[in-house]
Amino acid sequence: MAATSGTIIHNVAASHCRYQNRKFAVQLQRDSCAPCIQNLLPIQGGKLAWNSISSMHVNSILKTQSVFIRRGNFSCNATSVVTDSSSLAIDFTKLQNGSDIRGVAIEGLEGEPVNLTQPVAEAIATAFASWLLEKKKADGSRRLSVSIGHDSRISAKTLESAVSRGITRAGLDVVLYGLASTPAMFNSTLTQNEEFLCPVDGAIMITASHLPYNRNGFKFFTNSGGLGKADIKDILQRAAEEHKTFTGDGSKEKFGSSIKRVDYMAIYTSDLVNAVRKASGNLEKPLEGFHIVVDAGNGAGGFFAAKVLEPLGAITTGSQFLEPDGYFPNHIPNPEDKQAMKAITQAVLNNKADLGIIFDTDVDRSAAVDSSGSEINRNRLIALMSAIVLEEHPRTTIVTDSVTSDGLTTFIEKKLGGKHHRFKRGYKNVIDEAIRLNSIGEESHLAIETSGHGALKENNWLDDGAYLMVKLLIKLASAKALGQPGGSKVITDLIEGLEEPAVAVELRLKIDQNHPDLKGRSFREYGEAVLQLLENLVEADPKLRKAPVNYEGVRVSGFGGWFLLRLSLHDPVLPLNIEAQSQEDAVKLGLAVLAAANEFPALNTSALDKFVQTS
Ligand SMILES: O=P(O)(O)OC[C@H]1O[C@H](O)[C@H](O)[C@@H](O)[C@@H]1O
Repeated sequence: MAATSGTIIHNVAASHCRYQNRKFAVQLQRDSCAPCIQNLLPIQGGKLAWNSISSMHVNSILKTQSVFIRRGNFSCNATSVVTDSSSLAIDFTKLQNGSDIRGVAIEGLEGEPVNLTQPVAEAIATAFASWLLEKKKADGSRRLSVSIGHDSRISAKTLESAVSRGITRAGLDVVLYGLASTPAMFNSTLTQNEEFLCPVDGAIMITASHLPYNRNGFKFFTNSGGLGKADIKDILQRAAEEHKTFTGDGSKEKFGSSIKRVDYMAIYTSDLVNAVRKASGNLEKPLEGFHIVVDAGNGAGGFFAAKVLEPLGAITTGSQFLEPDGYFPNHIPNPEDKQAMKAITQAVLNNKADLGIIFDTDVDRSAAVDSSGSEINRNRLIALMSAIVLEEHPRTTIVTDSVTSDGLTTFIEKKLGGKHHRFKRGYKNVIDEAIRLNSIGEESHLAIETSGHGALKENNWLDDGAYLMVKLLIKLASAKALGQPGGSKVITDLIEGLEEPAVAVELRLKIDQNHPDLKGRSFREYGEAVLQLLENLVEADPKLRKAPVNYEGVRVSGFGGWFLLRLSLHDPVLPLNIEAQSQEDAVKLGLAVLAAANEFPALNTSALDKFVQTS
């Protein structure tokens, strides 16, 4: 039995060892998998320390938790809280990144002071616990539990300890999963399996997706899905209050919450394996004969080769960067990154593989490469997933983000007979919109972003890059079962006819927040002013046509192409997407945007200037 921070850790018994692939060489096992033979160790002691908790929020928790705690046989150990006095000035609101929390966790980079310290992380975890108790209307009849997983970042373990302390500090139980994927964490709130202590009431993924090695952050889930912006704001406000109470004298008392460790990824991966087996007529090895290479970019996705593909019979030699390495030494784990796509494409070609699969750091995004080395990401991935989903659900609505191409709309609507609902950027936005459409009677089975985030109704709207790839695997397996020629042809054929532009660029125009031209306005207000002027200019230009239906920014057709200028979800940036059939036409569209942008001195137009000049 290991004990950290004064709180007992149990390794949960695992009669579920059958799920365990002992050949699995990735760090997953080291980090998250307790050896299969441990018994559920007896909880030590029976004494409870019962001291006051300082935060008003936590006080309210205690009213509900205390009933349970008094009844229970839990030990209670004082946990020393490491207080970093420099973090007392931290602006918690700055840690919000849409519906996630992100900050700097590793010091050393100039101009990037650490704001995700251990005390900050602990306060955020306690705040999440108090939020969860309210949401779940906890009445003290049972102790709530929270699962904690992390990606491969070098700050993962330190933050895991801090987050565990924060949760137990509020009187909730912790279940540690170690190295895990973001979708697995959400899934743990839905899984019914007592042996694995599931379902948990809440889940926390420690990740900063594809951001540099010095960053980290949190994503939170309940069985209703990922928390939204308003919830994160609420949690950060609570955390700021909570953080003020940290004294650094190590005198905080704890309740008898337990910390246990389970190999939840075994459940999650076996669900993926079973999904492919079931869809291919319950064959044990439906992918026998296929050679599929995986590139995990040294993130958390290495499990996919040994725990999903190999049990299904696929050969995975030539897979690369499966070992977790939080410095990401090979390429950024991001299917939108050109270098990353080049790396997996090369691996497919070098190994003469049938398919390549690439994940981002925390496996909620993915992309593929076919046997000819063609990338299946962005609009092509959406087209492919739409083709698969529309075969199963004819005429259904496909919800996408705002930067999808006109060619994609034509493909979904004319070739596949579906409806394309181009909504806003942001994976949570598209998923929530698909759920909303269903609630008002418009059937939708797929919500997907060009970034590689995607969720299916059949998979509880879980934003899951691995599940998207499972749908491709099912396609391969079914083609094989029908005796169709091998390779990835069945997949490539599905997107035949998708019109693709000769030129597709994204330029990000930064707003200098310290520029006097802002005149006290926020960057959002400034950005809105740019968009307003652009809209006015477009309306006066007969060669340009504003998109009749548009949910975000200014989207315009003209010169045989289109552009979209919008505000970034999080940054003081106006991303500009341009697609056209020639460079010349793309430049004409760029110039139309520049006419408005040039009126705003705080807007850095250098990328756009360069684009229109060098073309
Ligand atoms: O608005 P942008 O700066 O382009 O960022 C947009 C992206 O923000 C976050 O990373 C979300 O997780 C993504 O779902 C979204 O695509």
